[in-house]
Amino acid sequence: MNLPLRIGTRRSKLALAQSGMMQRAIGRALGVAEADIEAAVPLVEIVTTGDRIQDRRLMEMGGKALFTKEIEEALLDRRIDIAIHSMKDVPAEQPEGLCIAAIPEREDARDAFISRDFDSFDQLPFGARLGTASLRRQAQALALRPDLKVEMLRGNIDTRLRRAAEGDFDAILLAVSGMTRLGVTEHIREKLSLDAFLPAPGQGALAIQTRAEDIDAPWVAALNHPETAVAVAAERGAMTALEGSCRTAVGAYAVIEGDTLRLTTEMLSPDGSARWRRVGELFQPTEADARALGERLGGEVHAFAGDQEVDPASLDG
Ligand SMILES: NCc1[nH]cc(CCC(=O)O)c1CC(=O)O
Repeated sequence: MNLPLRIGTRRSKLALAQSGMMQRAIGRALGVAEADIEAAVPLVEIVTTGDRIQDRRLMEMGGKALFTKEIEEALLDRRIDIAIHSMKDVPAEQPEGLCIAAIPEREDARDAFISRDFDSFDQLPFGARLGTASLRRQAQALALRPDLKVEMLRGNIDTRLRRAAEGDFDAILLAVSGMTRLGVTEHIREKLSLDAFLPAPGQGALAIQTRAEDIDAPWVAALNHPETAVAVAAERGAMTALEGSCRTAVGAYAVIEGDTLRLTTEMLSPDGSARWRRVGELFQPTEADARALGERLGGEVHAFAGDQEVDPASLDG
């Protein structure tokens, strides 16, 4: 692949932080001197429909694709060469001609508890107000504490942190990884257990997207973290079988210890009163093995749980 290698990025602080990290990593992998990285691996800012639309209903109709469409068009039109996404925002299927070429080492996959007044989730008083836009976090919180009042909290990470600091909510939940990348971990009161708050598939990992023909580009292997890629393959296999969307409460987390991968996947009813979970292990799995395990366990969970999708109109309040 010839230089410059252009990285397309959304303008949000999180997208710019993630793209900036990968810009430096790719530059180093290519042996470019620090001072030349900006020119050799430039960032190209792209405004997506999702960034422009403020109307919630339009947003829910479009789903995840609203944030990726313009970036994927730019890749296909050769205006950019690389796009960096949060893995958990990447839909199950790649558009024709594009691929996830590399998955870098995962950050902390856990959810964070953030609160002005309380030290931990367990210390929340009866009936406390919990802000989140995630149906998974809502259901997992209510499974432990059915008394909590879950309220819709949208916006970027800074907006959410500001509203928590102002006391609009007694607590909010965010991914540790996003806060780490933005350098705002001082707001974390507690890192929630992976068991009680089983993360979203791919949480904490990044996806490096390219045109399919660039899948073997020389910098790709340097950035790919095989353990993370195998774990994420298992989680996304489960997600596919569970038909996970932002309207279902779905979690999947895989960890590799020694030679063994252990995948946990679950679906919850939106009110947290029912929870279906499967755990499975594989010895020395390939990505294909891991994906197959995810599809099998996710399929079992789906068969037991049925469809737990909520009507988008009921998500607020
Ligand atoms: N849906 C929003 C989103 N997409 C990716 C992250 C950051 C976490 C990650 O990289 O997995 C976040 C924010 C959050 O969940 O707190």
